[in-house]
Amino acid sequence: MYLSRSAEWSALESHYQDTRHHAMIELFGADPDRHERFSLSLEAIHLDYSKNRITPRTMELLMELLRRSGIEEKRRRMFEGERINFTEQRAVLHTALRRPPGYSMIVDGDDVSAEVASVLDQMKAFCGKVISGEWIGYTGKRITDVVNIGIGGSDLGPYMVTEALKPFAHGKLRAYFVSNVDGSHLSETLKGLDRETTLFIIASKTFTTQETLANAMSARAWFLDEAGSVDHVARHFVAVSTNREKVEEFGIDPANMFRFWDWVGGRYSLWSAIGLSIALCLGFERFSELLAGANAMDEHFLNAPLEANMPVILAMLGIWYNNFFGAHSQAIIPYDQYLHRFPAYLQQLDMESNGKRVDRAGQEADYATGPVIWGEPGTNAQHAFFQLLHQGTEIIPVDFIVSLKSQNPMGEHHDMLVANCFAQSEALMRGKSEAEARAELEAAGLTGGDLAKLLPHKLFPGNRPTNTIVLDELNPFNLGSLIALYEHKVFVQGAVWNINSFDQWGVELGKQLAKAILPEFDFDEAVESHDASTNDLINRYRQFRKGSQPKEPDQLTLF
Ligand SMILES: O=P(O)(O)OC[C@H]1O[C@](O)(CO)[C@@H](O)[C@@H]1O
Repeated sequence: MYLSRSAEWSALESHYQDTRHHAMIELFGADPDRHERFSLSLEAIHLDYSKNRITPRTMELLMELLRRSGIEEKRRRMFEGERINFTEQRAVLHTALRRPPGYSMIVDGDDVSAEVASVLDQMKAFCGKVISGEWIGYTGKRITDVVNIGIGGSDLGPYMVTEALKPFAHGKLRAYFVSNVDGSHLSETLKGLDRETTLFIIASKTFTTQETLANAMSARAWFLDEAGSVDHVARHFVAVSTNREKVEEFGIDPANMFRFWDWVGGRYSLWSAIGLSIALCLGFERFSELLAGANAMDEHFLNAPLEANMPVILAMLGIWYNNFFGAHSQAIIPYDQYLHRFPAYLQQLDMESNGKRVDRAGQEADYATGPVIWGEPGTNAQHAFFQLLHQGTEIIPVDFIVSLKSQNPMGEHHDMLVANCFAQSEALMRGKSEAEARAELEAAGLTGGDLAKLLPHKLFPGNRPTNTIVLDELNPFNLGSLIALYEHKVFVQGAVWNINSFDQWGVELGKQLAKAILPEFDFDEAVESHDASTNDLINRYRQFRKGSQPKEPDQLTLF
């Protein structure tokens, strides 16, 4: 039966009506076990979800909705390599990449574990050579700088992780990430680099992505500008891809190609050779710890009862707010500067996966699916948009992420950071009542009309839900677990919404139209084939280009 007409859905709707005015702070008062009941620890990760608008009955009803989706069977099908991405006829097996050696992994009847192991060996050997200085550039100098050229999943994951784990880097290589087709991104990156000591990783699952190939061509042109001979390219350009033919076509020696497989989705690919930049900057051992941390979360997700399963809990709380409170956005606020790219990474993971409007049967969903994911590190976020979280008209659930251990102890900084994190979830829950606000204003000497005018502006409704995820330390193992936690959360939500979380057809239309528009900039006559708005935008740019310098050769005509 259709999800939103199911008995489980209706039960949650009634429960929402019955409980929507419950104040969390009163629920804490009424239930001394609330915090313990609604928190969960797994190794070095602690999830406190007690500051949510839930009762034990809410969780029971959410679990009933979850069971209705056949979650256990869907999970089994994913882990066992069935082609659950049915619109692309692909298995979804990123979890296989982080299995410890010795497991067999069957895809389409073949055990792929040997292939996975052999790419890991190739990565390990390559990292060893580059880090030790055995791998040298065309003039005999060791590599000092690594530029990953990729976009989407071929950028966001490796970039986020190398930033997050900077304290664990061995320091012999500097990493850069170029993704945007805006030439400013590449130009600014190349400004500080030396061709003799720079290694480019061209990371693209398909090796057909316009932005990545344009950046790769320009980087190659920049390199050859001084290096001269194409024979030198092999020492400075390697590729990570599933598409050997295109890699060869581009001019990269297949011996310098690290492969992965179509059963690894782009946004789930940091565990594959797409993580080469991570392994280079941290060393292969640290990369292995990242994989081990993710595997620990996989094991938990597979084996823990649903009621005590971290990804499941995060997922079902998200559904509670998205589908019953009408809260269609979710903020992610890491109180950890090293996690500054984590919200951006989660945007692709979550929104490209679950931003779908039809269910598996192709029927239009009459319920909300993926929420808008956004966020910035605390405390910066507090001074930017927390006003809206506290006093805006919308309820926006927040995930706070904080580490107990600072990587840079410095006076009271970490205490202040952590105090702010804890204060925010408390403030969002408690709010400030009229009596409290009035007492404060009176204490400040306000009375009568002045006080009455200011009073409404000083109220905080409170009762705004948050999760707090506490890590002992942001290290490779724990980061691996944290990322996998969110991957499985997204999976569970997709399972309940009955959508395919593993395709991304929604990004194709814009790509198609951009390809059509690109040659039109060269038309002599005004373009009239689009709507009036698009025609005008194209013609403005055409006119501008006519009056400005000619375009660089070989760039815009490539695709
Ligand atoms: O690795 P590729 O094939 O260059 O793709 C990059 C990104 O483009 C997308 O296909 C979306 O356009 C993402 O799913 C993917 O991560």
